[in-house]
Amino acid sequence: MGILLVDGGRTLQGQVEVQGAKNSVLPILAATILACGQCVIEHCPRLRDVDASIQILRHLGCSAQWESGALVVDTARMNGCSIPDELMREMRSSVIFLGAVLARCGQAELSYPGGCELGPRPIDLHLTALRALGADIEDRGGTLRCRAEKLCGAELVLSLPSVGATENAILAACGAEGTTVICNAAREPEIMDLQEFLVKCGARIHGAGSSTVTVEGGRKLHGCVHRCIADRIAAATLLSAVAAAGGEAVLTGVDYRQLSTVTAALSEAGCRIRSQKSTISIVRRDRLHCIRPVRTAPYPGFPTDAQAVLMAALLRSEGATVFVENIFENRYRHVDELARMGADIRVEGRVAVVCGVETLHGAALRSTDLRGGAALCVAALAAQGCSRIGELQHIDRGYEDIARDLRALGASVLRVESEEPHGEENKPEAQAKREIRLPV
Ligand SMILES: CC(=O)N[C@H]1[C@@H](OP(=O)(O)OP(=O)(O)OC[C@H]2O[C@@H](n3ccc(=O)[nH]c3=O)[C@H](O)[C@@H]2O)O[C@H](CO)[C@@H](O)[C@@H]1O
Ligand SMILES: C=C(OP(=O)(O)O)C(=O)O
Repeated sequence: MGILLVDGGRTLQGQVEVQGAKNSVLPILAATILACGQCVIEHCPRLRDVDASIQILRHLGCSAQWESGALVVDTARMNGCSIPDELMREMRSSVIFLGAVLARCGQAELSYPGGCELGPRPIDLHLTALRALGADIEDRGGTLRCRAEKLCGAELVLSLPSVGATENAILAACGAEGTTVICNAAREPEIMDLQEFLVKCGARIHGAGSSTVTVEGGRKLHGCVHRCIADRIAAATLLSAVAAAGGEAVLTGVDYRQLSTVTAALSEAGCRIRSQKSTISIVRRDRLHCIRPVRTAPYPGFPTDAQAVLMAALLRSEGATVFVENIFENRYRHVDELARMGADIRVEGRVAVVCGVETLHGAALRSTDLRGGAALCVAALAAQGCSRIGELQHIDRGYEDIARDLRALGASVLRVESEEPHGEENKPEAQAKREIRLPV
């Protein structure tokens, strides 16, 4: 596994087209199972989690390959309904295959999903929804055995608007006889994208984007060509990078309305943001200042996935900003790493207080999770000197090529594959060897 070398302290300038959305394409790849045919997924980001989805699809007997930049999936010859533990553990979204496999095969066998460690991430709401549609689910020592001779539409009331449970319920409901109404559904744009994909495949669904989603199930679906929406969290990361380092940038191919809470926070901190339908431009000249408390919430609230990168952008701001993480219990694991660069952040439970400092310095850092890793990149751009960021497997789950995108903005970021034996990569001579290759 490689490391990222970031030479901080220079302002940014440039333009980037935002990658396709991880959280959109992953449920869509699970949904291809319902299409029983060929689906062409355009603007599909090349990520570790997408690779994991491809492996799952292939394990189930489907084909999936890259053709001219698109991912072409054919699920006509699917011949399996169980997913091994090692594939399930690769990512959180492996659990979304449950609803799709159950709807297509009437049975499914899999274990609990992996994904970022952000505190407990139960799947009780997923299972409750599937049971309400008629699935019989048994947990045998961590293996879920699911059967449903027939799924029947029902009214499902989610006790909280879980993104994954909403997606699983939609997929299972497509295979159920009759109408399913999902109340208190998550309203994330990625659920609208899933609906759009399924409707192109012939499904009857409406309401995604609101808290009531209605699925008229039992229809035979077919393949389609679909272009995934842009990744609003990757966009938030790039905006935060410019906010941290200063300079100006234009992001293209992104729907600014999906980023309104993030851009509002950056504007409040002193960035100048201009948005058109599919572009967002940002200018940051002067030192940022503290902002009102940032409270994460389900969409359309401030996204928990953008909490770490916004925090990184504010490390050198004037004054103190309070963050309240309301979605996950343990989503401040990046804080200790940021402290290595000189950041002043105090955490108590779900609250973190960022007291802006005058300067940050480069340091040897480890990604703790996907967005925590991205936050280290953002902070490193605002730090004096070189930072080394390791444990990139986390960042690779959700960013196509963060070094490429930051370089497009003029940042000095280089990915090198580790040549030194494990444990020796941080020694001064290994560091010097790598620093020589830093672009200037
Ligand atoms: C692949 C994907 O799309 N991941 C996103 C999805 O994750 P994910 O779908 O896992 O997130 P959920 O919306 O389900 O989780 C929100 C909250 O509900 C709780 N919960 C969830 C399900 C359940 O059965 N029981 C339960 O208690 C979770 O522990 C968490 O506290 O939404 C999160 C919240 O916006 C994002 O951070 C993730 O990037
Ligand atoms: C937490 C995230 O992803 P996942 O739900 O796939 O772990 C994320 O995208 O920030």
